[in-house]
Amino acid sequence: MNIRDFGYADINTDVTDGGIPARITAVHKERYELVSEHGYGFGRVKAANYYNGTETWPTVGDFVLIEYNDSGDSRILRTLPRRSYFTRLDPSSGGHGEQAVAANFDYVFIIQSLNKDYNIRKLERYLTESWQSGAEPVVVLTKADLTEEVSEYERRTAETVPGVRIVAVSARTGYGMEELEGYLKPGKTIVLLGSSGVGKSSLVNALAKEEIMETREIREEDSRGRHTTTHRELIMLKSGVMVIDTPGMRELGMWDVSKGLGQSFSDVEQYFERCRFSDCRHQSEPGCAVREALESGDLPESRWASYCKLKREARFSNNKAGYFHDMQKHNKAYSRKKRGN
Ligand SMILES: Nc1nc2c(ncn2[C@@H]2O[C@H](COP(=O)(O)OP(=O)(O)OP(=O)(O)O)[C@@H](O)[C@H]2O)c(=O)[nH]1
Ligand SMILES: [Zn+2]
Repeated sequence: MNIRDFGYADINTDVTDGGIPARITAVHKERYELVSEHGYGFGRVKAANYYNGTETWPTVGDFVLIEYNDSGDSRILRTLPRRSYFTRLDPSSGGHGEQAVAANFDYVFIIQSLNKDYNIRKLERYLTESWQSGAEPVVVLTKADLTEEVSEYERRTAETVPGVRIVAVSARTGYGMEELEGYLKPGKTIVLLGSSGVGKSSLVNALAKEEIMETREIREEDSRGRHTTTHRELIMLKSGVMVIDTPGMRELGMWDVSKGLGQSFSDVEQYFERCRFSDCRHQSEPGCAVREALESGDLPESRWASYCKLKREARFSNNKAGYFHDMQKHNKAYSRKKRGN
């Protein structure tokens, strides 16, 4: 087993602690599934040795350094720097902390189905989160066999996601699937982002050309404990490409989307610099370019409303002060404990 096949590229790190690189393929309560040059196995974090004040807990897709254990769980020494990641608000932190749910992916497949679930507002939200993640978004319109109006959907989608590749497919008939081949490169990782029922599992099976997801469900059903079951959330396909499909991805919260917003709403933000006042709030100020564009119809009302809504949410979830305060407290408590040892 070569960890490079799993997308590992040497990451500059001064501390190797004598560990070897591994990739996290699933996260359970206190145990991680991982893959290293020794094959698939399990690992654990020993908090007292692991946490140095800035360290992040491993998530699916992370590269970590492990002290390999031949006869039991390996010890995870540290998480290596991420080149992309998704986070959600950590429910256990009272809304202050963020929690990574997937890391080190190259492409985000934003999945929308071409039936009544098609939703422009969700698309805008997913795109914003995708730009923020650091990876390249691709919009995948699924269930193309359910509509006669594929090109109409494609046109509407293109208006909402300027500059992003849009591919309409049907996992059922195979329509459009070859358009995705370009992303199925060995060593690359794709993450799927989309609501329940849009066809994520079916898409993975179609990409894999085998019933991967189904197999997984059966295995889970006939095993006793869910947390001891092997169910990989990062799956290696025969083609050498990896897919991350985690439950965590299905309930992402917004977190610092300020940068992603600018990229997915460049058509909106372009007006800001044309306002007469640099601190224009775009409400009733004279010479407001946004209001003018709304009146002339150049900027659709619905687009402006989406922007304002996401902006409000971003500001709300941007309450980082509380988060850093908690982190500091945690660090202090930890270094006290360490000194005491
Ligand atoms: N007509 C049609 N139906 C599809 C297609 N892909 C998936 N479906 C159906 O859509 C339903 C949901 O598909 P899944 O692949 O389980 O969707 P999912 O996104 O993985 O759903 P969750 O596991 O709940 O997140 C199933 O009934 C599939 O048979 C398609 O290309 N065409
Ligand atoms: Zn203005």
